[in-house]
Amino acid sequence: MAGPDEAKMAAMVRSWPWVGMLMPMVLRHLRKSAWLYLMPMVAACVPIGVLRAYFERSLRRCVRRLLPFFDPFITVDIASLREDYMDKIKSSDAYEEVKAHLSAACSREARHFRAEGADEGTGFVLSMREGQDEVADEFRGVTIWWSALKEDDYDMRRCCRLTFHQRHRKLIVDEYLPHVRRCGRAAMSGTRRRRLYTNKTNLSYSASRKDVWSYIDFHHPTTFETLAMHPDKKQMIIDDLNDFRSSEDYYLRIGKAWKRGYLLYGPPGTGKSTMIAAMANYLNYTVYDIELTTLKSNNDLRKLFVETTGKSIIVIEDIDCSLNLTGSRAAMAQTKRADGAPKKGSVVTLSGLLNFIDGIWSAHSGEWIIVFTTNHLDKLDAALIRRGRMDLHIEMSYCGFEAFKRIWRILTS
Ligand SMILES: Nc1ncnc2c1ncn2[C@@H]1O[C@H](COP(=O)(O)OP(=O)(O)OP(=O)(O)O)[C@@H](O)[C@H]1O
Repeated sequence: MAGPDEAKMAAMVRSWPWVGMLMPMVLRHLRKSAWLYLMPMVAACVPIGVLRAYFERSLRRCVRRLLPFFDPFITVDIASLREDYMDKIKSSDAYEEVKAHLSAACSREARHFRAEGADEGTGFVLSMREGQDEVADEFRGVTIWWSALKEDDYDMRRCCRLTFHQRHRKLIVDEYLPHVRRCGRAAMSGTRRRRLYTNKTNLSYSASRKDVWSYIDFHHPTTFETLAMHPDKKQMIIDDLNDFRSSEDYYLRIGKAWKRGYLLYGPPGTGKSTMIAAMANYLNYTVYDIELTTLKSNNDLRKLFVETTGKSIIVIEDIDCSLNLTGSRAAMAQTKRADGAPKKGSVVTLSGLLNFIDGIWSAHSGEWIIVFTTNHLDKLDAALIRRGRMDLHIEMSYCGFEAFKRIWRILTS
């Protein structure tokens, strides 16, 4: 049964037949163009500020689209300071590398320099002075302009700004910038004086690099020339080091951290430490000597590790004497208390050390070597020294005939 409203409508249609004809058309029109009537009503309700922000945003978007027609150059700032993983402000490696590259590549063009005492050694590092004209660098026929800026007169923050045409964006980002870093790194390692670092004790939570490592200049006279060893074995080690040094692309391609492990084993006094010095001199690497027994936890080990730099040899000598690392994993388990926590005194654990060697932290600095030395190979856990972790096992034995000939030649030359 129809309701009273429908009955009224039917009566009206009967009285005015034209209403019945027009009504569906009016309703259809209203449904289609409802927005025409609703828009002014909505606009009247929206505050003026919101409307202004909307139009400003649209205008800005429009100007940004037009801007490349008038200014096709892109700038990239490489800042001198950055935040590290603990939100601490640290100097940026990239900035130092760029500075080193520019002081070598652009020094012909610049006329005004800033000279700073070199971080290592007694020399000076020349860099561009803030506010001076841009200097140009060439890469594959493309010109790139560099300038130095200071973010604030009272601030230590500086940056190197590079400017290039937008059509070279891909070349600059994918190839030029990595090239600059590589060249800068090479320039830095060519001039730096190497250091021998050793870890401090009592590392605090927010320890920085100088809080965790102390150092002296590294002046060990041993080279592969003076090292008495069978010539074939010596050559094999030198070849291995050369391969490692030139294999950045290989490690990148196979998705592995750029690092290599050496295990030196043999009786006391057979030249294990001497071999490390020869390696460091040959590669021109810094040496970090870690004394594991002074560390309180795996966290301390990680703090030390993240404060190391690339092109370095990290050494753990006499690893068989380091607490908690000797023997098999089963024996390790016995060093734990009933509740599973390590017993007092057993501080750095085997798994902590394994994480440090090839866990996710292992790729943090790039191009590093780890060396373990031991007098008792049989005491070490198999997991610690397996190939892939300790890539090369080198036996240092008592002087053979060939090595003796080498010593004789050195002494009599
Ligand atoms: N193969 C070698 N060639 C040249 N010198 C050597 C060699 N082996 C040992 N020496 C000399 O013997 C001394 C002891 O060597 P080194 O400290 O390197 O031995 P090590 O194996 O590390 O001993 P330890 O296991 O006790 O730490 C050094 O002064 C070093 O000059």
